[in-house]
Amino acid sequence: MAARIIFNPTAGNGKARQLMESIQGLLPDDVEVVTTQYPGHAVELAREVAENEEMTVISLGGDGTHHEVINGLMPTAKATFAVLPAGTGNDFVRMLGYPTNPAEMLQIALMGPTRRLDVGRVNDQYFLTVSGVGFDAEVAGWVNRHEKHGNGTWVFLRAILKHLAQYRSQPVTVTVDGASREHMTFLIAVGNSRYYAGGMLMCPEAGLDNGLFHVIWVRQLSRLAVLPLLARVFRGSHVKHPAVETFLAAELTVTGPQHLLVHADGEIIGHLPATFSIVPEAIRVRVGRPV
Ligand SMILES: Nc1ncnc2c1ncn2[C@@H]1O[C@H](COP(=O)(O)OP(=O)(O)OP(=O)(O)O)[C@@H](O)[C@H]1O
Repeated sequence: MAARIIFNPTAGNGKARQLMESIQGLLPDDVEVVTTQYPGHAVELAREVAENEEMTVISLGGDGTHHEVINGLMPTAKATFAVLPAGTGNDFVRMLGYPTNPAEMLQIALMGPTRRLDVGRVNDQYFLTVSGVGFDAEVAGWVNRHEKHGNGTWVFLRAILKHLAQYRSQPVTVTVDGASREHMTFLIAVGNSRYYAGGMLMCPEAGLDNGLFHVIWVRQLSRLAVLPLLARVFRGSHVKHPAVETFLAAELTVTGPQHLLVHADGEIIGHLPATFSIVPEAIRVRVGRPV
């Protein structure tokens, strides 16, 4: 068996099923398709083949499916990872230069050139895009509990507007290289890659092969200041706002009120405290062009 496609039929409001239909007739004999039956199943399906160096494990779904697959492949990840993006957000693939045509996408996923890329770790979970604490984690929690309709950006914008009225900044401490600082905090985003929430350029200096996170620490904001700042996230110019501190780090710890949710790749993985560490060049990934 050369490749295993892990297919989440529920991803992307029908997009995953559509993509599966359009590639079904193009699959070589040595490609196996396994379908997820429940949340978390993709972790098990990836773990079964994680040690096989000859195998390409292809995640067909959205970033939540890719998150599960990567958690099944890590920590040893001898198999090669690839994606067939079919979610509402598709943020990880934005940095991999994949084509949009299904047949060309499949070609890359099966045979594209490989690059060794970093993976993020937060507590006992791995992530590909962004992990974090604060307003965005509350929004992600809500989005995951509700059905996603429409395109990714609109889904997240609706959730953001809903949470804006009730959200309060919290006292959060960040420790990097043994030095701790506390600030009233709107959110902290720890980026292994640049995009999340359906195309928001949250961590514009994140690189998938630089051994570092790009950390965005947004301090307390007035409600009126939040929407203009969020609008700037699409261009990446939020990093110049006076309430935003940014830095690069390979490791950091975040502590604060224990009820604060922690998300990774938009999936809620627990509460504070959270320890983040980069795993450099953790996994071989098939890419459409150099990352
Ligand atoms: N058979 C299944 N039934 C119900 N849920 C499933 C099943 N298989 C996987 N899941 C869950 O579906 C969730 C959503 O998947 P995914 O995030 O890939 O799609 P999406 O939400 O449409 O896309 P994106 O994350 O890019 O916005 C995952 O959290 C996963 O646990």
